[in-house]
Amino acid sequence: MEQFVRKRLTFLTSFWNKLWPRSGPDSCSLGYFGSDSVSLHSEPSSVSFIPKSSLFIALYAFTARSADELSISAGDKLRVLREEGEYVLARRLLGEPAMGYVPAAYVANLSQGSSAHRPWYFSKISRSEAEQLLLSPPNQHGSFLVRDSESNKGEYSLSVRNHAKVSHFRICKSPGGSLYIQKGHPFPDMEELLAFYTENWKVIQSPLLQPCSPTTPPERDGWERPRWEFTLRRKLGEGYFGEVWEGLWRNSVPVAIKIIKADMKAEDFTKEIQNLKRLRHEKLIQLHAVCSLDEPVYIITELMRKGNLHSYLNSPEGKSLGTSHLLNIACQVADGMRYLEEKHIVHRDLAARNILVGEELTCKIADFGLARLLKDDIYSTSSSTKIPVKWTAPEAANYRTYSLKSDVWSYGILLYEVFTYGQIPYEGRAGGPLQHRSVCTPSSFSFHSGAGNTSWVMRLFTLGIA
Ligand SMILES: Nc1ncnc2c1ncn2[C@@H]1O[C@H](COP(=O)(O)OP(=O)(O)OP(=O)(O)O)[C@@H](O)[C@H]1O
Repeated sequence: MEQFVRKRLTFLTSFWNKLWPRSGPDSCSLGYFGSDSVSLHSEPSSVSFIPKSSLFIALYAFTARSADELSISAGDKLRVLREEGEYVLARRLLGEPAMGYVPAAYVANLSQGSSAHRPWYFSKISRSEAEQLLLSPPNQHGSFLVRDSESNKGEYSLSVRNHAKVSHFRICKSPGGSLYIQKGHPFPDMEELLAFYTENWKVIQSPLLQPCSPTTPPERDGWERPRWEFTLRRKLGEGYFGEVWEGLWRNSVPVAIKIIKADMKAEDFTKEIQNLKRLRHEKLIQLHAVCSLDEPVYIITELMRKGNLHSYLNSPEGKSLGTSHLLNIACQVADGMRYLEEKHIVHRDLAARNILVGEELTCKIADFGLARLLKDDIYSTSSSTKIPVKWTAPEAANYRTYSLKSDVWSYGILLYEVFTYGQIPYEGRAGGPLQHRSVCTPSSFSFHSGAGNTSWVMRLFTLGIA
């Protein structure tokens, strides 16, 4: 009756609310199962009608581990605002109003079939995944789950942990829709079947004690931001990993957004993200955020309006710089490199193309994809690693041994680029700037060792100018 009149005579909502107050914990049930939208009084009036598809129920309790997560109890009704990889951004509908991220596996959409919001139902996992899950903490003897059968579409499997092993039982469906494990013993639905075997567990010799708990995804990273917060405005350039765009964060803050190509392997670009996360210096490009929970991955950094130093030096504005300006650029790079030395990091790809220029000739070091933490004084790499040969010190090019000294060598080549207004070093010789991405042959150069004996010219250089 209540459902019928509420649905048909919506203009009398306030009257129905007086008649059937909606403050109790079950006040949402009309919307979940009755109509396509539901009025929820804990929501602000402007969003009071919520599509049924965004209504979720918490299957398990979850305790927030950071400020942007939301603690929930099993049975909480939630409105999901967005899905972000392994998490959803949800608002609690009843009780204390609160919003935050919860693991997607901890909630179920109420517009899906009735099994979807049962804590024991794990629709899409395979037999081996079920075993792995049931055998991992916090699951224990007697934990069980129901999953879709891999071999028989439309049927199910019951997986139960029995001490250190997992037993699987096929749940068949009769043409009439009833479910059974043993022929001749059908049940009208899954709840009844499970209730029977919980009570009579000796029949399957595996007690059904508690529904399986899903694993908690790793803690959300403070750098992670939702993708909708960023808008792309203008393409700035393109590198090995993908395009770089000028964009806006929340329609106000200008940023640079690197959009990682879909075919890039995660291990190829995560090094750059990890390096950026732990480095903070005014002469190093600053990471603002990442969107890495789904594709394409965005790496968001501060925007340097004048682009890379190599192109800038070749531009009319760059060509008009006097020696003192060039010296100033060199000092800024040395300053950033000094910070990397303090952090025991070797950049390995220092070159004018990897320095970015902003307003008032501000220069910052970028491109930390090849940067590595030095555990000893030397970082050795396999011979298959590709290198920017014209910028690479002989011992690094020939023997793949990198050190702060090999960065000093690259800095020397960078000085050549700066003071020649962006000329290519060793003009006419093979080994262009992108050779580290393609095959190169260090032996085609006749280097004379020098960097191995070089002290930190960057610091001396800076001091000399000061
Ligand atoms: N933060 C930024 N602000 C302004 N322009 C940028 C920024 N980052 C990159 N760019 C521009 O986009 C271009 C491509 O940058 P990206 O880092 O992808 O490639 P790259 O420097 O060629 O390095 P690689 O191919 O080694 O990754 C740069 O040369 C520069 O002109």
